[in-house]
Amino acid sequence: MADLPGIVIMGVSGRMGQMLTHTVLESGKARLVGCVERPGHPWVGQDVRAAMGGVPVGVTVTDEPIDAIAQAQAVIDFSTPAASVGIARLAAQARAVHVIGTTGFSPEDLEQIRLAARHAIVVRAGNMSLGVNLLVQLTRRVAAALDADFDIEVIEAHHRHKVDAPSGTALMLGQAAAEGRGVALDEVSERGRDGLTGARARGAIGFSAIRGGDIVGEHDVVFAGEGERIVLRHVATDRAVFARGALKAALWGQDKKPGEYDMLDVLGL
Ligand SMILES: NC(=O)C1=CN([C@@H]2O[C@H](COP(=O)(O)OP(=O)(O)OC[C@H]3O[C@@H](n4cnc5c(N)ncnc54)[C@H](OP(=O)(O)O)[C@@H]3O)[C@@H](O)[C@H]2O)C=CC1
Ligand SMILES: O=C(O)C1=N[C@H](C(=O)O)C[C@H](O)C1
Repeated sequence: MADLPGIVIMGVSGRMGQMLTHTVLESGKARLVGCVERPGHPWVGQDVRAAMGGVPVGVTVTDEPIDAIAQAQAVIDFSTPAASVGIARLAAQARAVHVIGTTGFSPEDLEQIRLAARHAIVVRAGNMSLGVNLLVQLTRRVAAALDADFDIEVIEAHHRHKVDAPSGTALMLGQAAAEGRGVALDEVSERGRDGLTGARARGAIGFSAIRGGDIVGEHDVVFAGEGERIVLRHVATDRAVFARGALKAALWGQDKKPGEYDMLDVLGL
């Protein structure tokens, strides 16, 4: 047990943090060595599993990530953009693999993560599930096979608590479509249509978001032509798919060289 990689979970009380805690504890492939929450969070100082209403496991939630990460081989981080950027620096100093599932980063945040990845192994993906990463590859292929007579729209649906849009997954799918078509996404992206928008621009890649209830995550990539339409769809019904992918990434990263990787690297897709 002592030679299994030690994992720290950031944002442990969150929807993904709790799912990751169960996944790591039950995996038999890694040790849970630390759990981090924001300063002032009511879980700080409590045993993580007791805070979730279960049997204590001897891991106390802390608001001091430096101490936790110093004992770890990997940090799994589904928190907020500001927290993840800060942790990227600490993980790099500790030479711990940083698995980043957080979404909603600004270009400046992404540059900070890129700098940290010069010294550390970072695996970052807006979606860690096998299914979505396969869908990314399918989207790239379909976009490459069709010309701009087919309008590309990415539609995503998530629970009412989600704070960023388009989702990280939608952006991955839009990026794959743009690459398949040989264009730059930021030059063709159409978001937030409202009012008298004018007709759709030929070659645009559109994004739409729905928020409601407890939807875990649903993504459609629509290729709409004259008289026919192709729809590629992924539906997540259980956050365990993201947690399993994140743990896989943390283990995969153990023997890699510093750099920024994604789930396509981890899954070999
Ligand atoms: N890549 C993927 O496969 C997936 C990515 N995600 C992404 O993961 C992120 C988290 O999602 P979700 O779990 O639903 O969100 P939650 O809001 O439920 O969880 C985020 C957690 O991070 C905590 N947090 C905030 N600041 C800090 C800090 N400085 N240090 C430690 N913890 C902190 C929050 O605490 P508090 O609430 O008290 O502020 C909260 O507990 C989102 O960006 C989401 O889009 C989600 C699912 C899959
Ligand atoms: O916030 C979520 O819940 C999810 N976020 C990720 C995203 O932004 O795509 C992945 C998944 O869809 C769930």
